[in-house]
This record gives sequence, C-alpha cells and structure tokens, in this order.
Amino acid sequence: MCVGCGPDHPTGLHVTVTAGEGLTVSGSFTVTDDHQGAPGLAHGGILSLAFDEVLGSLIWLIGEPAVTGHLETSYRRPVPVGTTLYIGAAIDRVDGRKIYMSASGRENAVDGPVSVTASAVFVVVPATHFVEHGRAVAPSELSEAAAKVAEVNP
Ligand SMILES: CCCCCCCC(=O)SCCNC(=O)CCNC(=O)[C@H](O)C(C)(C)COP(=O)(O)OP(=O)(O)OC[C@H]1O[C@@H](n2cnc3c(N)ncnc32)[C@H](O)[C@@H]1OP(=O)(O)O
Repeated sequence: MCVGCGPDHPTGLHVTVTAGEGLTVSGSFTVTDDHQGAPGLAHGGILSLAFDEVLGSLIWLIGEPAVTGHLETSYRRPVPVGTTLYIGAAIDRVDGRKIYMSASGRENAVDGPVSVTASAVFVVVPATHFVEHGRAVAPSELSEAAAKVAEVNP
C-alpha cells in the first residue's frame, strides 16, 4: 500500500524502478487525474513524492535502511496529466550516515525534455527506526519488504 510504489494502492503513483549500472536506478510513473493540482497539470507535491520514491529505491542497492532527511525539487517545466515521467537517480556520495543523491525526470521518454530535477540527503537509520516510530506492522508487511531486498540482491 505504499503511496509511491504499491501496486494495490488505488490512487498511488505505482512507480516502477529498475536497478541500473553502479549506484543508479531508473523509474517511471504516469500522471493521472488522481495526481492533478492545477487543472490538467501534475501537483508539485506529487512530483516530489515520485522523486522521494525513486531516490529512496537507491537504498536497496546498498542494503542499509535510510530515510529522507532532506529533499529539494526544482520544477523546470509544467507536467501535464497523461505524461509519463522517466526518472533517473544516482547516489553521488556517502559521508558517514548521510547518502547524497540526485535525480532528473524527463517527459515521455528517457531522452525527453527535463521537467523536474531533485537532490536529497538520506540518513541511514537502524532497522528498529520503523518499529519504534511507525504504527504496529503486520508480519506480512515486513516479509514483503524483505522480499524486495531479495529481488535486488538475490
Ligand atoms: C524501508 C523503505 C524505506 C523507504 C523510504 C522512503 C523515503 C521516505 O519518505 S522516509 C519518510 C520521511 N522521512 C522521515 O520520516 C525522517 C524523519 N527524520 C528522522 O527520523 C531523523 O531526523 C533522522 C533519522 C533523519 C536524523 O536523526 P538522527 O538519527 O538523530 O540523526 P543525527 O544523529 O542528528 O544526524 C546524523 C547525520 O545526518 C545529518 N542529518 C540529520 N538530519 C538531516 C536532515 N534533515 N538533512 C540533512 N542532514 C541531516 C546530521 O547533520 C548528521 O550529520 P553528521 O554525521 O555529518 O554530523
């Protein structure tokens, strides 16, 4: 039920992500009426969510739990409803518990015009972070997350 990537979420972004070369990932999502802000255009906060999701996927490559500490988004072109945004993201450097990342989103093709760019600092946390701070989680939800790690690092 993740609002970013959960396939069963009724109005979520349904972002899909694929691991690339080195510490990179590429993701995509299609803007629907559920993601609208101004008439016919994607809501900026929703676009920010898409970037949080794709950037967050980078942590599966290094196998350390981390959460978004800082996320900065630049909106360079309006993104119409119906657009598929192709987002490429990379880990730029790691400094202690801080993971510096950047990403750019292109309109309707991997080499389309750049609509949005983002940079982020994720902070590595102990696995207990989610248990300590989240609501009680069903064992099935934890096993789904573990399965995702196994998909990336079989
Ligand atoms: C398993 C699937 C995960 C998917 C994740 C999807 C992405 C998300 O949306 S995560 C949800 C949104 N984010 C959150 O809820 C995070 C809420 N914030 C927190 O829990 C804490 O503030 C947290 C963990 C970020 C930092 O707290 P804490 O562990 O006490 O860190 P702290 O010891 O103060 O700082 C560690 C380092 O990180 C840096 N840092 C801390 N917070 C930030 C921040 N917000 N921005 C930048 N750097 C930061 C510190 O400066 C410090 O750096 P240095 O080691 O150089 O001094």
